[in-house]
Amino acid sequence: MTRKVTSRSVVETQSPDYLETFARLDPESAYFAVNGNQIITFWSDGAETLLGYGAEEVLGKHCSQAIRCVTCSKGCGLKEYTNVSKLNLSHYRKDGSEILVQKSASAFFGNEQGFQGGIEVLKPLERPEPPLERSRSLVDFHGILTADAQFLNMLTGLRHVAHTGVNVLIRGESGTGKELVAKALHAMSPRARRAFVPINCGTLSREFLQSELFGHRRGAFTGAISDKKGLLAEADHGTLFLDEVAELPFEVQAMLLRVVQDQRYRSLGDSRDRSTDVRFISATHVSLRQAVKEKRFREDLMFRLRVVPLFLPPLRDRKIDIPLLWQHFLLKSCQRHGLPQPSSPPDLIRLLTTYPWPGNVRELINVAEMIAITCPGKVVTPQHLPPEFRESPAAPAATDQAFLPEPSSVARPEPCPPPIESWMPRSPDRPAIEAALRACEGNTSQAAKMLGISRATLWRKRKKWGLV
Ligand SMILES: Nc1ncnc2c1ncn2[C@@H]1O[C@H](COP(=O)(O)OP(=O)(O)OP(=O)(O)O)[C@@H](O)[C@H]1O
Repeated sequence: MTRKVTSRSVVETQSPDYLETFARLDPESAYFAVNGNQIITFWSDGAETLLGYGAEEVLGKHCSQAIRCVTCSKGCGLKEYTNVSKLNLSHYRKDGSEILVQKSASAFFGNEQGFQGGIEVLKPLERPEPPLERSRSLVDFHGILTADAQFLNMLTGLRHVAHTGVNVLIRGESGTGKELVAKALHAMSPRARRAFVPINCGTLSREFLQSELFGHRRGAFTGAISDKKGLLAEADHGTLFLDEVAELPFEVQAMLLRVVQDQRYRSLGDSRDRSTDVRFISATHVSLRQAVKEKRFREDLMFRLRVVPLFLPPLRDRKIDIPLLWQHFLLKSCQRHGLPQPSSPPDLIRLLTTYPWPGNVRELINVAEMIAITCPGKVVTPQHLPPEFRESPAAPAATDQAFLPEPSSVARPEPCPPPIESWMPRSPDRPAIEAALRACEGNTSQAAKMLGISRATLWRKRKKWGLV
């Protein structure tokens, strides 16, 4: 039998972009391609969803070994027939279940060479079980939880900064995790075995701050009844965390500049200098540059302290994290108090994500704790939240039925799927993928989960960018 010769077999190419485009236009169906040796060369996201096999499991494998269809067992339908059009058949999924699909396929043949490959499309005639790994999940980076690829990229980049030992200035609103990041830097640094010593520069008077930082000798001032070691001595070979550094009184800034420059200082009432080897990590919620402009902060000290400046984004700019952190901390609070977890319907989650969270993660933790205690086992409604949630510009009126739970769901709490799809960036870029892979130590499933894309898509992007 003479077969039609195709000008170019699409299955020869490693990554047929237009096939990917077709597949994207029809995401519910499985699209895959094989070459003349029946090796799978393309595997769509829809194929992963429908059949349950990840791209990394099937690409490069013989189709009869990688996937199981009913027609395969009777000989390769694709190889025997040029075209298969809308054939209803049962296909096995990875978990052994069967799914009814409508198969369309086209094979390519060369005059001399015979079978050159083919493309197959399987349209589901019934709904497959939803894949478990479509939603993102939190990654724990030294206690900092996030699913935001950009934030995680910044965090993973800190490993290098931690090792260099340079001074770091962290800027971010209150509750964004500045102290957590400072602790992570310390934990990843060669100083990890020595002390991490925090001090809040905004809450102490000048005299007290001087005595706390530098220590004093007995009799240095009224009330100095004994020698006191300062925090600079405590943090020797470790890290001193200067929280709210912009609040440092001017006199103390001058004393601190000497330590930062020369690693030397003098305790109050002492007649000799001491040396110390301290790494400074500072945090501020205001601009230190602005404080310099306003002559409230020494410029020379600012430059010494902000060798590496970091900015922590507010929670409202990491919307992907809000539902995940909410569920995480709600569960934690319930476990701590031995209470049944309340359910958070999608409308509530939507309200939480439109709220600006001025207190950031700290505020979220507190609200979750309050809800855990006041609504055990219930369906949470906006009325359960503190009043500011209903006052936020994006919040619906209290009478908006859309934000009230279904009457049936009040009686029977149901698990709340986080409705996060709409905030997912459609296509993570190479740095985001590299960061996710680094954070998940190369585990494709976890990285895909974090990026909110399927393993098939991640696998294709890895191959495209040589990240395999
Ligand atoms: N990404 C995060 N994952 C988990 N917990 C977080 C995260 N960010 C902040 N937290 C928690 O929120 C609380 C506040 O964090 P932290 O004290 O580090 O913030 P901060 O920016 O230093 O705040 P402030 O400026 O008010 O001192 C802590 O309980 C911390 O554990």
